[in-house]
Amino acid sequence: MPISLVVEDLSAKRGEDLIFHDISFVVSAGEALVVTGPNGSGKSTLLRVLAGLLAAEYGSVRLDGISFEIGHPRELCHYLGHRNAMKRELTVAENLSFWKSFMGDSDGGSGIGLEEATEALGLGGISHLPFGYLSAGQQRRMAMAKLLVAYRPIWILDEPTAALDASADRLFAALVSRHLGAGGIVVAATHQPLGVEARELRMTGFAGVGEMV
Ligand SMILES: Nc1ncnc2c1ncn2[C@@H]1O[C@H](COP(=O)(O)OP(=O)(O)OP(=O)(O)O)[C@@H](O)[C@H]1O
Repeated sequence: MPISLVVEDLSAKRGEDLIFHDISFVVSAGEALVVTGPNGSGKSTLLRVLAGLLAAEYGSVRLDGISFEIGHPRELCHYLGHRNAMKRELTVAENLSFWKSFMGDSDGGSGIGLEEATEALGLGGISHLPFGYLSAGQQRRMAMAKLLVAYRPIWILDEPTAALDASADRLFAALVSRHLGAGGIVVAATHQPLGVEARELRMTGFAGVGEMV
């Protein structure tokens, strides 16, 4: 049975404030969900709850259709936040190598090699450079290579295409499309189109209920 990410009656707080409440949706294998809404409406908060980085106030996040034991759905998730989670003074290869061995592969797939991953992002040949030497767009591309070096069926992406140029946008859309084609799941907060067919969850903010459109 293909996997599904099932969210039921989810509410979350930041500090003392309830940011959203009663959000429910299902994203199944091969599907993408785009989370939209104005600044401060709770997109990042929702993604952090899905990725297990922030506790929900109420409600639940679970995975259906997996045939092995997991503690929390985060074990099957890649999370790409606003920051790239790379050490500036280490080379690109050292950063990616760290993530590859630290994360390992979850059941059901395997990550690709470092060089292959950087080639896939159109940046072959510069993995010997310190990450901090790269331009903002190159850094974002390299952070995306992390999605490829360790296998996770679920990609949780916060503003993935910020700083990307048009050609990187297309590369990224192709990666997402391939991931979905292989039965993966993508949930992305973005102000720009993802470049693939996706359902939309529009966050309204001020403790509003997210609305599927
Ligand atoms: N650590 C925190 N403590 C208190 N409030 C916070 C914290 N982090 C975020 N918030 C508040 O939670 C609300 C939702 O923030 P969030 O980052 O989820 O919004 P967003 O929709 O992702 O915004 P953007 O489009 O600007 O990235 C905002 O009002 C923000 O000020």
